[in-house]
Amino acid sequence: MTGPDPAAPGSGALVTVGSASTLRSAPPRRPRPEVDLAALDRSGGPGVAVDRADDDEAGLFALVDQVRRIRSLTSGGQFATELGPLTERLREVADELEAASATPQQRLETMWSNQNYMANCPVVGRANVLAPPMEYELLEDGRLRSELTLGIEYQGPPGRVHGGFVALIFDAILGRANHHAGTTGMTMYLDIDYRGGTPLLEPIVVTGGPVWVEGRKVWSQGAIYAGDQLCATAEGLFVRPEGWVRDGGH
Ligand SMILES: CC(C)(COP(=O)(O)OP(=O)(O)OC[C@H]1O[C@@H](n2cnc3c(N)ncnc32)[C@H](O)[C@@H]1OP(=O)(O)O)[C@@H](O)C(=O)NCCC(=O)NCCSC(=O)Cc1ccccc1
Repeated sequence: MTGPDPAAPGSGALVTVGSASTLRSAPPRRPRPEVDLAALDRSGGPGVAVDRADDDEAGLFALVDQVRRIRSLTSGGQFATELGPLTERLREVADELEAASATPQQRLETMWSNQNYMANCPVVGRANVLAPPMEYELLEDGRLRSELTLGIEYQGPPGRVHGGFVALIFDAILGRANHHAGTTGMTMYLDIDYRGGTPLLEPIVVTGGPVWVEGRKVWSQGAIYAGDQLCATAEGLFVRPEGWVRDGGH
């Protein structure tokens, strides 16, 4: 028999996969976290700057600043110049850095042993090119707050921040707020409601902190605003592994 396979991708036919075929109807909507928005006021201070690494003896932050400039220009990049010669110069720099670099294993060991995790964190780390970087302000009520503007490289839907990056921001800020409250733990769940778009290229405010502690479990909540607009809320459960020693590093 010839002709198109009705189950082929793009054919428009509904393909039921694995255990999904045992469902008799669509799964019900999960109960949503009850987020206390009154406690997640977007206005700032008084607060203190925390988690910012300033010691740049090796010049790494200065180097990363330049890579970050390039990073922010390349998503959807359009340039009124020949890219070939520039690429060649960058290749030379990359080759030189690669030849002089420690191994990934050596770098990992240093990151955790010298309690320098925050310099490498993917949202606030000044040594991490993925990081915008965000900066945290610790408020009197124990919440962390950050005001930042995200560039095109963080885009998901047109003009909006990628939902996965929204989740990363929440995970990071809630985890650090827990740390400052003395309840460090690992993320067990992170439940996010995307209530509207989180805009690119305009200031947003992220805030959050612990709301309930029970032994080694802590529940934390957060919100993201753009002006008066509520963009997203989150609730996370964080658990401190047995035997984890709390220190200043993470
Ligand atoms: C080691 C541990 C965290 C805890 O193991 P254990 O000691 O065996 O503990 P256990 O599993 O028994 O649970 C304890 C309690 O919690 C409860 N519970 C659990 N779930 C739920 C729920 N959904 N809903 C409600 N409750 C829940 C559970 O019933 C129990 O309650 P109970 O005591 O009976 O009242 C393990 O679960 C793990 O590795 N998970 C993966 C974590 C991970 O990789 N996360 C991602 C990376 S972290 C990151 O990125 C952030 C970061 C960045 C940088 C730096 C630091 C952080």
